[in-house]
Amino acid sequence: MSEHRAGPVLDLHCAKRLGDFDLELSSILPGQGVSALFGPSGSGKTSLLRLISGLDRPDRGHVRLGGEPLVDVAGRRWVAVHRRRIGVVFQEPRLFPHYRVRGNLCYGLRSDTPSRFDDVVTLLGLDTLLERWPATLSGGEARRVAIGRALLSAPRLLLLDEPLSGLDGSRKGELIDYLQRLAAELALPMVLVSHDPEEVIALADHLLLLERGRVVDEGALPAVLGRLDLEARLDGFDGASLLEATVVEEARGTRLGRLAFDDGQALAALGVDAPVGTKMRLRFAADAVELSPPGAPGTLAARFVAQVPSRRDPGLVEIVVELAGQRLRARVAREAFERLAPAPGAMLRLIPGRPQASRQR
Ligand SMILES: Nc1ncnc2c1ncn2[C@@H]1O[C@H](COP(=O)(O)OP(=O)(O)OP(=O)(O)O)[C@@H](O)[C@H]1O
Repeated sequence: MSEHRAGPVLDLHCAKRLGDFDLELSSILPGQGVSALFGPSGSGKTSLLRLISGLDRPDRGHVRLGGEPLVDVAGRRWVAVHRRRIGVVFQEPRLFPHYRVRGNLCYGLRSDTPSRFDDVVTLLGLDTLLERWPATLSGGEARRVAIGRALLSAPRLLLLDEPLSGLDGSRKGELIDYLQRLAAELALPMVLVSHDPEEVIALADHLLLLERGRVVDEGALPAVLGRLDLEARLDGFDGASLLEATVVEEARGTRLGRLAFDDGQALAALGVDAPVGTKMRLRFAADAVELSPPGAPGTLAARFVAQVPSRRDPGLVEIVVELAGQRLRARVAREAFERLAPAPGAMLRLIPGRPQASRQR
């Protein structure tokens, strides 16, 4: 998503008590891209989504969208759900069974905004589904219709509550592709509730990490993933790192192309489906990156930052290195690491494995 098409910023400064559970936070979510609310079951993700959408009121504080209060307890401001212009896609699609897909989509159409019906239908691949009844749709198709209906209400913000839950591998991959296209092509900030690391890595730009109703960390996804002290909380992410690089050699048939970092170092990556000059996001699995002896060819030079023992295996250490100003994590053999015994700031050589590339937004 281009920066000049930023939407409204979401300012959350609120508290709510639900039975024995306390939710309290003060965070700003960017006005563009996908912000993920991530945390274990019962951490407060859905409760926060309900405060944003207006399905619930906070006990204290405010929620502002683009500077405008949606609720402000002290200032006695309250904007009703239907006036917030926030699209919500729930876990279950909640389509109207007695309307065809076309009717379900038109239900959300606002009369005072130019119709974007055709654009939304194309973007979500709904052309061939328009005359179908909801009961005949697959889980992934029904989700796409629900997303389309939400988009056609011309929202200023789109909330997605676990949009991929319950879908199997290929359906999940397909919906991830559609959601990536939406995020890239619409100037619409999205908030994604998830406890699935795969979903977060594929879709999010920004991460709000929740635990027991509090924010543990927040920031750009690559920066949060690079924090070794959050290892236990980010366990499911498996130490993955996201780095940005530019295509310097297109893939020819194989989807295996070459990308370069800002410092000129280059490497081969899978999934390169973009022309030379395109910025892509590279996903490195922590287990795929290895330490190499000094001077080995075909390796990357990176500056050692920090290490912690691995919780998985006493024979491994988790390290963070800096590469072209970005942070990369690796899970390497303790023995190899101790042989090098790098001090912070020392240069290391890495065998990077073969990272997976995806389009940068
Ligand atoms: N209306 C309510 N009354 C009492 N407790 C509630 C209410 N709503 C939510 N809670 C409690 O608040 C906590 C947070 O719930 P919430 O649904 O926000 O978590 P979550 O992170 O979305 O979890 P999950 O991933 O399982 O959906 C839970 O302990 C839940 O039982």
